[in-house]
Amino acid sequence: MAIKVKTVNKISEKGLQLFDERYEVGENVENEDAILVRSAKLHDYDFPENLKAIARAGAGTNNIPVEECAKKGIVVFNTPGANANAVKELVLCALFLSSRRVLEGIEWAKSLKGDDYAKQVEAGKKAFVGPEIDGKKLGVIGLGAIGVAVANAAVKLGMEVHGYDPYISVNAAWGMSKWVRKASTVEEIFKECDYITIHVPSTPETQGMIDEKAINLMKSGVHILNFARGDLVNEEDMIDALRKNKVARYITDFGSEKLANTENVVVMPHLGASTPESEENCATMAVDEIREFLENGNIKHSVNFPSVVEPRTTTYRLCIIHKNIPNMLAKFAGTIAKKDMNIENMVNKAKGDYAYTIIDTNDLSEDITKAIEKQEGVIKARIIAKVVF
Ligand SMILES: NC(=O)C1=CN([C@@H]2O[C@H](COP(=O)(O)OP(=O)(O)OC[C@H]3O[C@@H](n4cnc5c(N)ncnc54)[C@H](O)[C@@H]3O)[C@@H](O)[C@H]2O)C=CC1
Ligand SMILES: O=C(O)C(=O)COP(=O)(O)O
Repeated sequence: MAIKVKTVNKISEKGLQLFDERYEVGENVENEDAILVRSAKLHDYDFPENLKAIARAGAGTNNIPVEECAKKGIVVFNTPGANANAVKELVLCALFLSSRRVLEGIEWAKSLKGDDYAKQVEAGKKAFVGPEIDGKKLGVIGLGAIGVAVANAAVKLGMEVHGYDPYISVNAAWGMSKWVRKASTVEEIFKECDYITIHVPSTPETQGMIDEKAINLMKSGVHILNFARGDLVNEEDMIDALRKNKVARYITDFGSEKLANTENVVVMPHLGASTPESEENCATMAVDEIREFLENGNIKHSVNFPSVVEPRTTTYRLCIIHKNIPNMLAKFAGTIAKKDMNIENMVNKAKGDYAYTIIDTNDLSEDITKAIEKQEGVIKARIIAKVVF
C-alpha cells in the first residue's frame, strides 16, 4: 500500500522528486499519512485518523494548530533557516526602499511627459530625497536564522546594529557578528534605533508588540520593517503613528487593503521566501523530515515533539508518542517483556508535556502496538520494519 502525502500548497518539484515509488503524492490524496504545507491555514482542517506528520516547508507554524496536533500525536515539523537568506535579501531591499524615496520617484518619473523630460527630472527630483543608512542605528528584534542574517549584513553595510532576543540560541549567537550590540530590553531598541526590523514568531507573547505604547517610546521619524507576521504590529496604532509622522515609513510583507492604501506604507505580497532557491531548500528539507519520520521514526526539527535521531540497527522499531509523565518507560519495558521481545536499544526524550520513545528490537510480537496503546498516557504507537533494498 502506498504511503500517502498530501500537498496543501504548491511545493517545489525539487523536493517532491525525493519521494520514491512507494509514495503517492499530490493535492487530491485522501486519508494521508503526512501533509506538506506552506502558508495555508490548517486550523479548520479535518485531520484524518491516519495522519502522522505535517511538514511546514518554511519557518512560521502559526498556520497550524500545533498544540492540537501534539494532543493527537501528529508530529509537526518546520524547516529552520531554509528560507532565511531569501528573507534577509528582501529585508535589505526594504531597508533601502524605506530610506530612499525610490518607489515614489519611479512613479513620478513614469508620469512625466515631453521633450524636456530630463529638465523636469532635474527640477523635480528634490521631492524624493532620503537619508543614507550608513552609520544609522538598526534595531533587530529576534535573533534567529533571519534576524542574525539581517544583523550581520547590516553591519557590513556600515550600520550600528543593536539586537534583542532574550531566548537566543547558542547556534545563533555563534553565527552573529561581534559588532552587533546587545540590547537587554526591547525598550532599548525602541528608544535608540532609527530603523527597527522584527524577526520573531507570532505567539501570544509577541502579537501586538509594536503598538501605541511601543511606538511612543520610539524616535520621531523611525522606519519600521515587518517581514515576520502581520499580527505583531497593531495596525490601527501604526496607521495613526504614520499620520502623525511619528513613524516615517512602514514596510511590511503582511498587508491589508487599508495598510496598502496608507501613505508612507509599502506592502509587499508576502514575498519573503519566494525565491526558487528558498522554495527548493524548504521543500527538500521538509520531504527529508517526512521520510525520516515515516520510514525510520526519526524526528528532526519538530516544533511539538523532541528531536530523536537514531541509526537503524535492528529489524523492527517501535515508535511511541506519549505524555511526559512518570513511569512510562517501565510500563513499556514490562509490556515488551511479557510479549517475549528483547530490547536492543531504547531512547526516550521529552519536550514540554509530550515525549517520544524509540525501542529497537529484532523480535515482533503480534498486537504489541495495541498493548502499548492501551497504557494510560500513550497517544500513538507504531512499529516500522526496516526496508532492505
Ligand atoms: N516574510 C516571509 O516570507 C517569512 C517570514 N518568516 C517569519 O519570520 C519569523 C522568524 O523566522 P526565523 O528567523 O527563521 O525563525 P527562528 O526561529 O530562527 O528565529 C526566531 C527568533 O525569535 C526569538 N524570539 C521569540 N520570541 C521573542 C521575543 N518575545 N522577543 C525577542 N525575540 C524573540 C527566538 O528566540 C528566535 O531566536 C518566523 O517565525 C516567521 O513568522 C519566516 C520566513 C519567511
Ligand atoms: O516560512 C515562513 O514563515 C513564511 O512566511 C514563508 O511563507 P511561504 O512559504 O512563502 O508561504
